[in-house]
Amino acid sequence: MNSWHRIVVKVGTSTIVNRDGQINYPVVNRLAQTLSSLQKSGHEILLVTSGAIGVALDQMNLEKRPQEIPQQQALAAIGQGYLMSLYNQSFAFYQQLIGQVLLTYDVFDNKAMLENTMNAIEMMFSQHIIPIVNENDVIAVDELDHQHSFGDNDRLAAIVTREIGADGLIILSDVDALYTANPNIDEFAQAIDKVTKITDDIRMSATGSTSGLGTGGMSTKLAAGEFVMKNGGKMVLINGNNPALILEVIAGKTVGTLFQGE
Ligand SMILES: Nc1ncnc2c1ncn2[C@@H]1O[C@H](COP(=O)(O)OP(=O)(O)O)[C@@H](O)[C@H]1O
Ligand SMILES: N[C@@H](CCC(=O)OP(=O)(O)O)C(=O)O
Repeated sequence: MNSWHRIVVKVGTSTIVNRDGQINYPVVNRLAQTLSSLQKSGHEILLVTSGAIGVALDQMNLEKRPQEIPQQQALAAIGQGYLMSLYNQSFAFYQQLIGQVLLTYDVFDNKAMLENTMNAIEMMFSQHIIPIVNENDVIAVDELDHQHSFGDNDRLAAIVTREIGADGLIILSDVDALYTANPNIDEFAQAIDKVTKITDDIRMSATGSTSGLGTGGMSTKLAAGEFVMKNGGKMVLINGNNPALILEVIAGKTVGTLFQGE
């Protein structure tokens, strides 16, 4: 089934913030335009966004992410508000309402919290509002210490995709596709159109982030793809620099890398 009615879109720090560390305002605006037009044409859209810390680094004129967890948490607190103000401004231009949902992983292990969260998200869908999800970094240390490969927004987006019964997940990053090797390091790396199974070869091709701002690199995206496929869904990885590519994905065109079981 190639329907894309209920869609989770995940955008990485590497898309929200340029390589030189500055907030990429045009891309946030183009993303808001694309998602608003999809919502208006009857799709149900949920956006998982990274970038709270990346945005705060720019606000605070810091060149790189500090190592200390409390400093990262403070940055997340500063940046999350600003990130939402960017989205509010951009979506408002397209007359699209949004709602902020901050999650921690324990929500998925707690029946009552999960039910409350899902009720709120379903209510937003029924009111044509786009929920915007990020991990609640201020209280979720597991993500920020990078010790747990599952504690990242790629994985969070994959879990949300399953929990809300979405048709698929679209991941926006700073690469055009999954490559046979990190394309920023290996000039001979080839883009891969379709993955039906995460093999050892594919796993070995994926390394961490070299952008300096993103956290998980390709490894966490593969883990997300594997999770989505195991749950019978599909995931597409595309370049976030051109959010209009989302429309091509939904139209069934071959763009980026499709992760879908056979
Ligand atoms: N096989 C691969 N194909 C594509 N990108 C790869 C691969 N292996 C590692 N990468 C790295 O993953 C990065 C994207 O991950 P990341 O920086 O965490 O982005 P995001 O902020 O979008 O989550 C790319 O910029 C690239 O450096
Ligand atoms: N929650 C963090 C993002 C963590 C994360 O997974 O980042 P990325 O690898 O850019 O998707 C933030 O908002 O800064």
